[in-house]
Amino acid sequence: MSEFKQLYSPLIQSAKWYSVQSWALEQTSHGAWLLESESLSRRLAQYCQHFTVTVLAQTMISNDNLSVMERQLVGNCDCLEREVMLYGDQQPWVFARTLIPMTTLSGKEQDLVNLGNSPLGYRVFNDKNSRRDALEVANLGTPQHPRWARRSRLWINEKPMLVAELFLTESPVYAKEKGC
Ligand SMILES: C=C(O[C@@H]1C=C(C(=O)O)C=C[C@H]1O)C(=O)O
Repeated sequence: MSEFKQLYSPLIQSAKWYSVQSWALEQTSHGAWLLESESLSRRLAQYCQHFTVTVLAQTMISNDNLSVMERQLVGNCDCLEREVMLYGDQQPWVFARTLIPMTTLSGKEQDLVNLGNSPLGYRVFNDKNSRRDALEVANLGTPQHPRWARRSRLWINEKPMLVAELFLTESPVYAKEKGC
């Protein structure tokens, strides 16, 4: 199993998610990242020469293995679980875990199974009929040394998927805080 998956998958799955209003995110540099409603991939790509995605794992999981909240957000359905690392100039920036219900993988969206190392965000946000909602934020670090994560639901042609993203310390999300 990939070391990143082993490390970050349990971490993001045990995160305690809070509504964006619970955090003072407005006018902070990390807030601009966490509140991004369009494609995160596109935003990250603007901060490096080479933006790449590597699939760490992709498997079908039974709806029994979803948490109660996950089931509420995407429905009571077996899901494709896609776990990736997003890299900026070869630095691991964001670990992402996406749950795509079987029912979403229908019609035009059947191609989502075969995305491989193409960013999911490019595919979703290239479609006019896409949007994001149910945004929540977690701090997996400490108040002094935060390690931000967010979870949101993406809709494509009115079909949902759930994306959880963990922002690693090398990502530009922390650039201001580090005094760069
Ligand atoms: C959801 C987006 O795509 C990013 C790309 C992902 C992938 O390729 O699996 C997963 C999560 C995202 O951070 C986005 O760009 O907003």
